[in-house]
Formats: sequence, structure tokens, C-alpha cells
Amino acid sequence: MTDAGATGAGVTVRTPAKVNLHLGVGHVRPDGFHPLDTVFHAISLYDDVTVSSGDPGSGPRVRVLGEAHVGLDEVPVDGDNLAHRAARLLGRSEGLAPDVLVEIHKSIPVAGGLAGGSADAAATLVALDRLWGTEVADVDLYRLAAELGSDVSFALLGGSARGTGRGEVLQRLTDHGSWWWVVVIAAEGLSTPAVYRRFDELFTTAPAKPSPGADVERALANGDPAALARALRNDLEPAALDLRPELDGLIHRGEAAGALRGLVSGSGPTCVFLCADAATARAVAGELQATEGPRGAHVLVATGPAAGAHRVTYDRPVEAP
Ligand SMILES: C[C@](O)(CO)[C@H](O)COP(=O)(O)OP(=O)(O)OC[C@H]1O[C@@H](n2ccc(N)nc2=O)[C@H](O)[C@@H]1O
Ligand SMILES: Nc1ncnc2c1ncn2[C@@H]1O[C@H](COP(=O)(O)OP(=O)(O)OP(=O)(O)O)[C@@H](O)[C@H]1O
Repeated sequence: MTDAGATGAGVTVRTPAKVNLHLGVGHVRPDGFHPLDTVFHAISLYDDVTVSSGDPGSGPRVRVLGEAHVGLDEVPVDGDNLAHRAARLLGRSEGLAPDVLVEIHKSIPVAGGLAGGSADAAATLVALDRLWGTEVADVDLYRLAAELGSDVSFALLGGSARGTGRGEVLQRLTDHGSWWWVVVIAAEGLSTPAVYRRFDELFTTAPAKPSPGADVERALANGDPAALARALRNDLEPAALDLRPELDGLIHRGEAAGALRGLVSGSGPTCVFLCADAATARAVAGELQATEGPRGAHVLVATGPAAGAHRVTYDRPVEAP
């Protein structure tokens, strides 16, 4: 095994997409954010971020690579990229110039409700901490993550976790399941702020305190797919369906194909389908590929819970004798 970090070639960190198995949303706060009580769940769909040293004075440079269907054209490579912001923030906090190249290999669709940008920010924090040898304490890494966005902290943690506050206050949950998901990625993304705005228009009397996901937490602890299917809930789903009415039909088609339950992931438009086992997931994915593929969607199978931001090393290719 070659340790990519130790060779000086760069440090690669892999970070998962998230789905919200429960997303309780309360009335908008004076700061414009909504109080949440959510159950985050990381799935086996990852972005890989590789950082390496750049020229002195260059600042962060970002490259984005990946398959066309993830929406690479919509990813900024300037200071607006969350990975760029993460490099600047960690550099400032550690008193180091962020003269680094950040290469993002994207598999998580852009603006899909799967927290892809947050995954890249979390990966950049962990990778640069390693590249620079700064050994930032976890508590400080989580503080920086929360500054970057509401979903970034969970991308660091992974697994299954309860999120409160605006999503950044985390408590790890017991999860005895091994869950199979079919993930349907729409051709065009949805803006998270736009979905929250529509939520405000639809639910003018939303309670100050969001609903907790106790049933989901119990189903995870018991590893019970039927109970989890019954408990799944997303308060943003009506707003996402209002903006994308065609998702309603997709959810019905997935359930008719054999999924235990389908729902919009976070702010959407990605929909996820819980399946009883691997064989069912593959069959449902096959059926949905046939109906949704011609509509421009991309279908894949993923498992959860997946690990949060973690360093990966690669085998050195075997040299020809
Ligand atoms: C929909 C979720 O993915 C569910 O986990 C998140 O709440 C969104 O998290 P995120 O994309 O990391 O959000 P941020 O980057 O922090 O905020 C983007 C925008 O989303 C809205 N936002 C986000 C989080 C939150 N608790 N309330 C909000 O109203 C705000 O309009 C905010 O300006
Ligand atoms: N590294 C990044 N990857 C993807 N988008 C990024 C990145 N940095 C900034 N962005 C911007 O953020 C917007 C939202 O991207 P992202 O893929 O994180 O959405 P999302 O998955 O819906 O997020 P969430 O589920 O956290 O609300 C994009 O449209 C893009 O303009």
C-alpha cells in the first residue's frame, strides 16, 4: 500500500452524501435559518478531495472533475466554492497561507439535496489538516465546519446522527441496520434557499419547535426496515414537490416497483427509496432506470450508514517487469 500523504503527492479524503431520514423544520428564525430536528444518514455515494501544495502566493486553486450527470458546470471554482472557503478558513485559523491545489472528484450531484458542497468543504478541512500537519482538535474542526454551512458538520461525522440547531449540533445515533437505498438523481438541481422560502409560504404557522424523529431513531436502533419505512418524514417535501410536481409520480413509481418507501432527500430534488434488501434495491433501480432514464435522471444503489470524512490511500499501480 502506498500512503499518498506520506509520498508528498497529496492527501485524499473521501466524504459521503447525506439523506435526512427525518427532517423536522420549525418556523424561520430572525437570522433567516430554520430550527431543525433531523436524523442525518450518510450513504455510500462519495466525493473525493485531493489537496497538494501550490506555488507560494497562489492562494487556493480549485479543479472539479467527474461525470457529466452530476452537474459539474454549476460548480464555481473561485472563492465561492465551499472547498475554497474551507481552505481560506483553516489557513486563517492556523496562520498559514492557503497556497494549495484542491482537486474535487465529484460523484455527489450538485444542488441535489445530498449536501455535496458540504462534503467537499468537510473533506478539504480534514485533508489540509493532514497536509499541513496542524493536528487541529476535533472541537475546533467542528466549529470551522459549522461556520462553513449547516450540513458540513455532519459530513465530518458520518454514520447516523441527530442534528438540531440549524443542523450543526450533532449527536451520534445507534444504528444497527444495514440499509439499502435506490437514489434517483434529477437532471436539474433545486436551490436550497428557494425550497426553504416555499416552505415559509406554505406553512406560515409552522411551530417554533421542529418535530423530533423519535420513531426513526428507534427503527435505526432496532435495524427494522419496515418500521423505518413507516417513520421516514421530510417537512420540506411538500415545498420540493410544489416546485417539482413530477417528483410525486417518481415516488409512486418507486414504491410500485417494490421499494418500502420513497421520499425527497433534504431540499431535493434527489429522491431516495428504502428497500428491504440488496436484491430488491437492484430490481427497483432497474425498473426506475427504465422509466426515469429517458427523463434525464440517473439511478444508483447505495448503502448506509457510511463513514464520515476519512482519508483514503491507493495501491500504487503494479509496475511492468
Ligand atoms: C436542507 C438541508 O440539507 C437539510 O439537512 C440543510 O438544512 C441545508 O443545509 P446547507 O445547504 O448546508 O445550508 P447553509 O449553506 O447553511 O444555508 C443555505 C441556506 O439554506 C437555508 N437554511 C439552511 C439551513 C437551515 N437550518 N435553515 C435554512 O433556512 C437558508 O436560506 C440559508 O441561507
Ligand atoms: N464544492 C461544491 N460542490 C457543489 N456545489 C458547490 C460547491 N461549492 C459551492 N457550490 C454551490 O452551492 C450550490 C449548492 O450545492 P450542493 O451540491 O451543496 O447542494 P445541495 O446538495 O442541495 O446542498 P444541501 O443538501 O446541503 O442543501 C451549487 O449550486 C453551487 O453553486
